Amino acid sequence: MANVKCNPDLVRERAKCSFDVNELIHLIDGGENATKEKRHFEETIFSVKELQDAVPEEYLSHKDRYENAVRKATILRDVCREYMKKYNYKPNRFRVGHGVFKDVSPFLLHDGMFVATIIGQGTPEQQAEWLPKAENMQIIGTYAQTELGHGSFIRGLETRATYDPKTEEFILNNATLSSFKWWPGGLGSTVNHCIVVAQLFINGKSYGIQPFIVQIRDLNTHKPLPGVKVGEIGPKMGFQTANNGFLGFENFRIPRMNMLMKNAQVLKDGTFVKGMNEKLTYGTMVMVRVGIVGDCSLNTSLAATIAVRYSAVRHQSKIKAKEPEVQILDYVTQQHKLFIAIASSHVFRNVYSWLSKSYLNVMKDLAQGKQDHLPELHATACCLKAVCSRDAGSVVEECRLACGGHGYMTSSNLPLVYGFTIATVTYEGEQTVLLLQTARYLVKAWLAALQGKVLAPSVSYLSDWLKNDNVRWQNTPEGIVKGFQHVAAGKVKAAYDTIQKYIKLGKDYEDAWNLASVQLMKASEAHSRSILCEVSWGEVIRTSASPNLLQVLKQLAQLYLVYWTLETSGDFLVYSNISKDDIAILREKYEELLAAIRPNAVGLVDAFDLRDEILHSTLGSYDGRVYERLMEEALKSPLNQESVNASFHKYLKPLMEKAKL
Ligand SMILES: CC/C=C\C/C=C\C/C=C\C/C=C\C/C=C\C/C=C\CCC(=O)SCCNC(=O)CCNC(=O)[C@H](O)C(C)(C)COP(=O)(O)OP(=O)(O)OC[C@H]1O[C@@H](n2cnc3c(N)ncnc32)[C@H](O)[C@@H]1OP(=O)(O)O
Ligand SMILES: Cc1cc2nc3c(=O)[nH]c(=O)nc-3n(C[C@H](O)[C@H](O)[C@H](O)COP(=O)(O)OP(=O)(O)OC[C@H]3O[C@@H](n4cnc5c(N)ncnc54)[C@H](O)[C@@H]3O)c2cc1C
Repeated sequence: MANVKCNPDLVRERAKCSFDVNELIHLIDGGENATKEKRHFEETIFSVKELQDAVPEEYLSHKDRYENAVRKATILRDVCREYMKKYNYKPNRFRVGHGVFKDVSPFLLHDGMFVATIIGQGTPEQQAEWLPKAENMQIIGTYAQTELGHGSFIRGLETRATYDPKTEEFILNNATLSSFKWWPGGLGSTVNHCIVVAQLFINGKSYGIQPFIVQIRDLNTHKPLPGVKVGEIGPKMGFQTANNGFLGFENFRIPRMNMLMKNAQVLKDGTFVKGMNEKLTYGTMVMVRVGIVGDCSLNTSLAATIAVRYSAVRHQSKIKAKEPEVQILDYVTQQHKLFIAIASSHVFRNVYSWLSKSYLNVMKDLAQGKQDHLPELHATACCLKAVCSRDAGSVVEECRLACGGHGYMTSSNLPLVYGFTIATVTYEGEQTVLLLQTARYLVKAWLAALQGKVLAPSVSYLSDWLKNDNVRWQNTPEGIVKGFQHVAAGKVKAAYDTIQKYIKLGKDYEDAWNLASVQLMKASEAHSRSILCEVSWGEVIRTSASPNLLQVLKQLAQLYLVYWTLETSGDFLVYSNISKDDIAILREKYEELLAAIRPNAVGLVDAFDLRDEILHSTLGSYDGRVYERLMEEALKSPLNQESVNASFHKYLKPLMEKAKL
């Protein structure tokens, strides 16, 4: 990238960077070698001609766009397979996926959830049967759980799997319209297999929801098998190339061994054997929620790179009347909009790394029959997924708005990035629903703290606060982290007290819960924010980096702490010992941090190391040729391929002629 002829503003910005951009790239990637490998892989992918689009995707019809995505997905699969064989390297398909598809791959659910569910829910024999076929794409699958009538409340799913001991088969049925599966990615026209989550019935008795692996299309003709009704759900806000679909069964039989039985089992005679914990059936969702936190980091870095580079190139208006128009990045309001995006990406990355370690530890425990830390993992993954996805959505939209009119252009890529980022707020557990799951855990933890019990590490601050809620406020990063814990503890207590108040007024627990649920949701958000602050600050101070880089990383981490303290200063005034004077000091600190980060802004987004092919943006490319690219892309419009469009002769001319009469 270094030899590209760049916009002079970007050249100047890069020259004033105070840290070594390569050092940060290596830190993000996990070492110099990892960067080399990543770059070599990306270079290989983006030099494949067939993966490059001659015409921008947006001009294609819905059908052509899908077909083009499938074409590219198969080529990408082949290239990756060869690459992995040759270099023994496991690539990050999500990163290059943004480059290849702009949106998402029709194989997203195959990679993200189908294979993962076979691994997580299948017995060793079932894995041996399906895993090799799924991994080498002999079969293509998705995760079909959500129905027209139920997505959040999965105990309410209606798809039935009724066991027939005579034939040792399950009979799948979707008797009502609301029971039809609706949403699974790739289901529309791509996959031939599904993990179907259905209510198990044996001898008329319900045994809750279980996962089944089901072939739905013929492997040669791709026609739906008899008894299967399947199709695509149509255009959406984003995810256009994900090929989301619907599915229903009519007396469709599958062998007994197609129920994934790592947890619960159905024996030949129809005996149901309970698993260690019925919630382990929800395991794939926990894994993906963890992954989404990492995805939020990537999505935020895409938007930040585009908006910061554009803001360095774009000049508009003046700060001082007699001086030239300034780079819009010099407006402190612009820095306020953008630097939190850079900081958030780092926070999400650090927290993802922490959360995925907890996830792997809990998986190891479960393999040994220990499930003590499962509730804590579930509660933490739920609230972090909810808060990070919503923050990422807001940050991406703020970046788009920060690019003014040009941010509204599809060619900026910001609308697309927003489309797939905001989807993470809903899929894999709608945000409020997940926050309320965490609230259940917090309320229990609060009760345990009141009883003087030892709490799990992520909530031990509740006991600390009970012992001493009167700690003096300190305007240091550690003091702010403590402040976030105080806010969270105060909100958990208030929500808990509200439930108790309603119960005393004669409400039963469920109604009292519903009445207190806004407070419960906010308590859960505050808990999540305190984890984000504590973990990210902890990770940064433990980072080994050169003094110059460490200084910048600390500035970003502090910016995140101060930004969110100021954004939620009302809560701090209510639940911590912060004073108005402390808030004034933090405001000043915030302005200092924006000024300190300003000279490094371009270097910081360069360090996300996102190639132009991944950014896909007229506004965000490395060379900053913004206006040239906007014009080049506009000229690709089919309307610009003819000097006069047929509609002139057909409609406009007759209209004008009629007007003359
Ligand atoms: C190491 C690296 C890790 C990962 C990285 C790898 C890969 C991922 C990478 C990137 C991700 C990016 C892309 C992902 C790819 C694809 C995604 C694309 C599309 C999305 C697909 C989908 O949306 S699939 C459908 C998702 N659906 C949902 O999420 C449904 C949400 N609803 C629920 O989960 C449940 O209904 C519920 C949890 C809200 C409620 O369940 P239920 O009614 O049964 O429970 P209760 O509320 O009654 O609670 C009872 C107790 O059970 C506990 N509980 C609940 N769930 C769990 C769980 N999962 N684990 C443990 N415990 C659980 C709950 O806490 C209650 O406990 P109590 O003690 O309070 O009783
Ligand atoms: C782009 C995309 C891709 C998807 N891919 C897949 C897929 O591959 N496979 C799959 O199975 N599913 C998929 N889904 C479905 C997704 O998982 C669900 O849409 C999601 O879990 C939310 O469920 P819902 O649509 O039923 O929302 P609802 O639950 O109907 O939510 C509507 C409103 O009700 C509120 N609400 C619901 N329950 C409660 C409660 N208990 N307390 C308080 N408020 C509540 C919510 O907060 C929300 O405000 C996808 C969805 C999207 C958008």
